[in-house]
Amino acid sequence: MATANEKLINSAKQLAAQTAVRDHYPKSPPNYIGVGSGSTIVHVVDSIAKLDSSLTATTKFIPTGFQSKQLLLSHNLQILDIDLLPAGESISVAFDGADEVDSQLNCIKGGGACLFQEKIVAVQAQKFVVVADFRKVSTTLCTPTTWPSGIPVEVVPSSYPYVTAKLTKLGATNVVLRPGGKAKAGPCVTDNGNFLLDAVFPTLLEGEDIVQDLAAAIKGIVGVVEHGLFYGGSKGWQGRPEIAYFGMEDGSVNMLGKEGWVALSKA
Ligand SMILES: O=C[C@H](O)[C@H](O)[C@H](O)COP(=O)(O)O
Repeated sequence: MATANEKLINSAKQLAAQTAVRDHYPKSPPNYIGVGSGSTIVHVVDSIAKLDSSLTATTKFIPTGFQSKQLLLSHNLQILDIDLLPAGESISVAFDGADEVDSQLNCIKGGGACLFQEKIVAVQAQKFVVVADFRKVSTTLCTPTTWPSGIPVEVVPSSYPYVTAKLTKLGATNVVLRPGGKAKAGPCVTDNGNFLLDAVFPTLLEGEDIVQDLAAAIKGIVGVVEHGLFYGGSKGWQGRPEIAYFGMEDGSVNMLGKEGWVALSKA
């Protein structure tokens, strides 16, 4: 049975998802909508499925992994794999969860091992909207009290010892090959057949360049397929959301946009 705290977190996710879908799902039928992964996205898909069918019947929903594909299918929504998005077309809006979001809207993602497909969808979306609960709010990324697990880094399996050493050289204080869990002996294998390293770095101090420079350095290691830093700034944009919705403990929803925080009234 869910504890009171689990119920609170779940209703915060649900409220944020309902509000984000209400505010950002297009008012005329979109061609393509991106759907991320994780537990919060379940509420996003529930909210989309409750929209008038005239807004969803002709839409192709682009999942970011096995979980979101099954979720969409269970709601009888049409799916399209990202590699079938026609050249020149873009996704109207992509919705996704996050593990940690800083005050500049940079995110850590990949706690559920789906970061590569999430990023390839996010960067092809005209608008990327993050939906999360109050635990994900942070001033700076890699804050141990917010997200102690570090930055997920997806690697080609044969490269993991090399990438581990390189991440340590970059300043990681701990790098763990993510285990598969109770039902899988050995490491976690991503939807792309790769391994994941969780690299704990000291808290990334405020400043636009810090996240961008670390992201570029991690991506530059041979064997790295992608990492869970979704960021943007003067050196380029790699999936930083335009806006993030957070369900709060008091039943309200707070919204972090480019202009800062906006508190919405309680439901
Ligand atoms: O790989 C997983 C994703 O990046 C998720 O969106 C992220 O971990 C947040 O998941 P949840 O909504 O379950 O907190």
